[in-house]
Amino acid sequence: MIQARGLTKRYGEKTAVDHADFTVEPGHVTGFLGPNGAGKSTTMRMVLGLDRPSGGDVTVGGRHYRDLGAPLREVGALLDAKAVHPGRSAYNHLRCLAQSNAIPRRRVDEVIGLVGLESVASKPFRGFSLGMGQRLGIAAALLGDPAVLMFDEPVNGLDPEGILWIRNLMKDLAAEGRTVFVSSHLMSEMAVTADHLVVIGRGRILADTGMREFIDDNATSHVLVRSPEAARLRPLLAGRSWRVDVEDERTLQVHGATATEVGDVAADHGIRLHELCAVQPSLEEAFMQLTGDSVEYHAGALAGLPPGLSRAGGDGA
Ligand SMILES: Nc1ncnc2c1ncn2[C@@H]1O[C@H](COP(=O)(O)OP(=O)(O)OP(=O)(O)O)[C@@H](O)[C@H]1O
Repeated sequence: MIQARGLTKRYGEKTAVDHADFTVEPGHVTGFLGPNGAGKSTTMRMVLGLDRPSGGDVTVGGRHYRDLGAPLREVGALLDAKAVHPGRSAYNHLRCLAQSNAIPRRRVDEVIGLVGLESVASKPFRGFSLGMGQRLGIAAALLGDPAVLMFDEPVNGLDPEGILWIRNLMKDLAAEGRTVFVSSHLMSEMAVTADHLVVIGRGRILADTGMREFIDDNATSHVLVRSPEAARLRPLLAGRSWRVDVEDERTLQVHGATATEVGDVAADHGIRLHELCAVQPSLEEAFMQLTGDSVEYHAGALAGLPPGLSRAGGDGA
């Protein structure tokens, strides 16, 4: 278990992490989400004793990282997969780590096999692709067979097969009763990997909750309706005080109504429908909704939105 209480980190004027309280429980994959610069890496670094908190406290299994005798046996982490000496082989890198934590040599072979690096284990790190580097970082995290694992952007640069492998690995580790804490910007990936979420924005914890609850609390479902007569249907729906967003000239999103209600309005007016379905909100929508005000670095313009599609709510009353 990872427990943060009042955890704070200031860099001069900048408060990177601001009185963060959260608990990462064993047996779950807990996603750590937040916009760029929100404080995720700083928080993870404080868990690992790489940054000293300016205030508050964070413990792993009830103890501070600095008090762990053989840290790799208690907590394994992938923070920066590139932090390996370029001339060192994967095997030697892992062997050094194992030696300094009293981990038997056979475990090095085991983890190399586990991450699928057997064929390149004796090659120098400088020739490793991004994906191979990520796998080596994961091997290092698993080396001490720890009860707590932290991964900062583990699927960065991985191909689809690698992403699927990491997803299953994290779920398996959690199913074994381990604590798995993982940060990622890939919402679709998090949605199918994590079952609990800690969300941070501008250093503050915005949510510490189950995946389903998070989506239900922060986004609403809508009805998608496709019709060649969308222009005629639109004012009829908006007149019912439902919010209607225009996706394109044939497609409307109706908020606040059920698919049955929308279908009935269309039928009452003899309007042909080509599609009618209830759309469940995604993790991405819920995340954007919650963190919209916490985004520090915005793009200059919202390019590429279809004409008429408005997040603010189209024609609704
Ligand atoms: N060593 C440092 N000195 C000064 N400011 C720092 C330092 N490390 C981080 N920061 C600042 O603290 C804030 C949080 O950074 P952090 O890297 O923890 O965010 P993050 O959520 O991991 O971001 P990203 O998703 O972009 O990786 C940022 O504003 C960053 O510029």
